[in-house]
Amino acid sequence: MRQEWHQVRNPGLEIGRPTDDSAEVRAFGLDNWRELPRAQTPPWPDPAVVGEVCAVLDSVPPVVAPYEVDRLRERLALVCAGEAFLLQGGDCAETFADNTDSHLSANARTLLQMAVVLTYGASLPVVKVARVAGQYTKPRSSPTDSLGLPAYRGDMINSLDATPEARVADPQRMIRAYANSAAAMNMLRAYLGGGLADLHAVHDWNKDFVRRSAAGERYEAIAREIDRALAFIQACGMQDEEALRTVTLYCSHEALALEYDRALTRVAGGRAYGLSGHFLWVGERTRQIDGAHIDFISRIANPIGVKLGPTTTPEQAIELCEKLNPENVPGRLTLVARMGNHKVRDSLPPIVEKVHASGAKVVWQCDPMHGNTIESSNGYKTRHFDRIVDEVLGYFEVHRNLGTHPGGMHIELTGEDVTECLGGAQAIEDVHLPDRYETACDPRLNTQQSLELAFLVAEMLRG
Ligand SMILES: O=C[C@H](O)[C@H](O)COP(=O)(O)O
Ligand SMILES: C=C(OP(=O)(O)O)C(=O)O
Repeated sequence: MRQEWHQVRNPGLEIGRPTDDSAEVRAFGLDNWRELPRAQTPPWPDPAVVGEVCAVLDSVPPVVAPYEVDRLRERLALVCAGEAFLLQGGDCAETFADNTDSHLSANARTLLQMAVVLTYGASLPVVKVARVAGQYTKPRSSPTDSLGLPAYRGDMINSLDATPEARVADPQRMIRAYANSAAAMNMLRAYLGGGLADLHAVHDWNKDFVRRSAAGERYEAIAREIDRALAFIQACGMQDEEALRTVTLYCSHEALALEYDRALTRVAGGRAYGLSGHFLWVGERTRQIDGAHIDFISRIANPIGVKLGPTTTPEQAIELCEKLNPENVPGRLTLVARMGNHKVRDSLPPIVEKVHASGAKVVWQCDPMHGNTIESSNGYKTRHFDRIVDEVLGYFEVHRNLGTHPGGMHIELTGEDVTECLGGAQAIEDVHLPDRYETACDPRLNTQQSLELAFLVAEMLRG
């Protein structure tokens, strides 16, 4: 069935309907993925239990609303046109245990701080998308871990505890993932609407452990200038705009456990929406053009992303554009380059060139994390800040040379003072990694490193 891209007149009236009409499901092709080759399939022991769990999720209120999804696509259309920047970030893997007020608000504050640095530094609107409220699945390089146990695949699928029992995939975890995601969005909407994101509170976003750092001090300088601008606005008698007091933070996750994302799909206004999150992406390991994941995201109306690693050919990128955005709707498709700093300057240009020449409207985004993972001398999975920065620099160089918009950045980060990535102004070294290495999967930038990166990107955007 052809998706309608019309403007909704009264968005609140577009309530998502469960997909219980089999003719409609067939027309949208929502279950076609089930017959296709699928990488990284969760090793569910009993498909019947998966079916029972999905039957529950089929009729629950979803995590996000269709009109919000449409608004994000419209905001991303501005990024596509070079008029805004996309900032996406959050945990590598959310966990049920860390789905707390303090962790969610710490991550949100860090994203807001980065967004302020970027907005102020580059005078560009920033579209803010968190890896939150659903980032509970992980693709793995190997089906087993270093102990020989089944690999941890994210809290939606199995447990991080290192026992054979805990690593058995349990479909009931999808219900917990849904409950945690809905609670996270509920809390974030409430806090962001209630003052957390108020620009008059920019100083409060700076946590004590960051305030004393070089990046924290630089941030405080911007915050003081924002204070002066706000005082000026008030002195001029201008209205106290809502835009100064609230922020829309969209949520995103990898569409990996397709059973979950399919069960939370609803129909509204002639389109099918994946309402497990605003923005869903397909990862480097599951982006096969004829595979299940690409088929599923081609059927939903959300803004979607695809990760592109260094082996991606320009022809593959074109095929993805044709399949995922046949009507060339701006804001619909984001191509996320994650090449590694040594490869970005060689591998990315032919892709950008060919896609640009084809006329395909895409948002270009840089993920400088996933191509730069190494093992430290003491056995930790880590990333060096210098390589992350270098990949971002390379990404900007490529776009500057080709005259295309370096539209966004996709980061694994946390608002906690962790020691997971090497380098940065704190000069984290191998020996410091055990101090606070808390990620459930890949290493995240801590707040200081995230801010440092934001300053650098702001300079590049300005330049
Ligand atoms: O976050 C991305 C992947 O899930 C992760 O890098 C895979 O890690 P692995 O190589 O340890 O399996
Ligand atoms: C798995 C991820 O990335 P990639 O597919 O690029 O490896 C991720 O972003 O969590």
